[in-house]
Amino acid sequence: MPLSPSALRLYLVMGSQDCRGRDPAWILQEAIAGGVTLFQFREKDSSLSMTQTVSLGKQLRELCAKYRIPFIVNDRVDLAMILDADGVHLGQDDLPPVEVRPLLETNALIGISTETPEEAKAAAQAGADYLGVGAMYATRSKPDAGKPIGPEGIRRINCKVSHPLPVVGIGGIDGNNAKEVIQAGAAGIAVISAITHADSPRRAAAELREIVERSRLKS
Ligand SMILES: Cc1ncc(COP(=O)(O)OP(=O)(O)O)c(N)n1
Ligand SMILES: Cc1nc(C(=O)O)sc1CCOP(=O)(O)O
Ligand SMILES: [Mg+2]
Repeated sequence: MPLSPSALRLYLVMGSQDCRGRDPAWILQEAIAGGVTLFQFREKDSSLSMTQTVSLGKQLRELCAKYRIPFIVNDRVDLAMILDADGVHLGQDDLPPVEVRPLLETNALIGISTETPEEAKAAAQAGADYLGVGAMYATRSKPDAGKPIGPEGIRRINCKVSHPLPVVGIGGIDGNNAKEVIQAGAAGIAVISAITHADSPRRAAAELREIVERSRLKS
């Protein structure tokens, strides 16, 4: 599936560990109804067995197919293949994208986490489709996230790279700061807790999507 930058506008990242005991499939369904445009299955330090992970992944993958939103798997190329994912998201310490690309379908998406213009240039050379830039702000969802770089980190990358890839900001983004991230040049925002911890994931997603759409018009 070729990546349209509009698919990055509201990017939900989630695994069972983020759901505070609620059903991940229910959260995803509600979030899609609210306006999520892309989903990443990120099962990290969770208590699920591999069999349970595959079973949950299949459920979430089917929902994405039903509502026609891209389904990305974090870190795990094997899981991405099993789940027939639309792509993978790789960090700086994960498998190198040049090794991963030949394993996936021709049009598979590869997202790469970057913090600096140098990492962004390397990601572009490695054939990334989009960048995840963070941490924008302090986050409790990823204990090993680096020091926040703020929306300025996106501006630095977009200034110094001649043909910048579409960027999503990630890390501590919520309704209070999403606008700044879009106005810094991001194609979208990637969130965990702002949606998965909300009483109503549907309403939270709708509010974030509304902010993204309004901020794009003003940036
Ligand atoms: C969209 C997006 N951006 C960044 C990340 C972080 O990836 P990584 O640095 O590999 O950390 P983990 O998520 O694997 O803990 C991401 N997952 N998604
Ligand atoms: C998965 C992830 N990656 C980050 C990075 O900085 O690369 S921060 C992060 C966690 C985002 O969760 P929340 O929206 O709850 O802050
Ligand atoms: Mg990773």
